[in-house]
Amino acid sequence: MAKSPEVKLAVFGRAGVGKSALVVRFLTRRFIWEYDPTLESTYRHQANIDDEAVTMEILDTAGQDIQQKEGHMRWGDGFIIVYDITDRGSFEEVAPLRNLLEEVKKPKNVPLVLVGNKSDLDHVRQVGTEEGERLAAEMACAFYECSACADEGGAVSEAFHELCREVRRRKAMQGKARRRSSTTHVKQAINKMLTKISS
Ligand SMILES: Nc1nc2c(ncn2[C@@H]2O[C@H](COP(=O)(O)OP(=O)(O)OP(=O)(O)O)[C@@H](O)[C@H]2O)c(=O)[nH]1
Repeated sequence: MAKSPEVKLAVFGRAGVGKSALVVRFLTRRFIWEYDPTLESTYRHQANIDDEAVTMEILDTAGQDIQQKEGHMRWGDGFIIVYDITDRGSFEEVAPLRNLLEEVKKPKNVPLVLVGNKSDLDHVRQVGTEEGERLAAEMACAFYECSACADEGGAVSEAFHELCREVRRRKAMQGKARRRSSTTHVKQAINKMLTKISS
């Protein structure tokens, strides 16, 4: 049986935004209140997205220095940047993270999803939904507001699945571009030969 394609996804965001809670919600459909904040983990997960099997490797990052961050960015195919809707500072950390990502992955256009977590805490919200939408539009990526704790509409899964779709789309596009460029090389070589013969 053919092996399902593998996509490496890394979850970034300020400490305490709920990265681990989101990953665990996605993998187990459960919410667990507390994790070891220093814990950094990778999980493997198989899913069927739009009738195509995919194996995800998900890295839940935690408290890293810049070198570790860059290493994780080089490792990943796709990224979720999370902020906490009750913590404006975490929202302000999104753009610098995205800039670092662009820098590390240059010249590639990076598959990315923006997630505003803890939407169950609307009464203490510091970041408006439209602010998240605007930022996502600027970054040209999908945006989800959700709650790892009360994921009623399934937005958490949808965020992970959409990221996988985006990784697939980019890989397909890169494959096409590679094929196009090798066809161009062959054409150029033939033209060169023909020019030599005729001269
Ligand atoms: N109310 C609410 N609390 C949440 C939600 N998601 C996470 N939390 C809480 O927020 C705190 C931090 O969650 P974590 O999942 O450990 O956050 P993290 O981003 O992985 O944190 P670090 O590992 O320190 O980087 C915990 O107390 C969680 O229970 C949510 O959707 N709603």
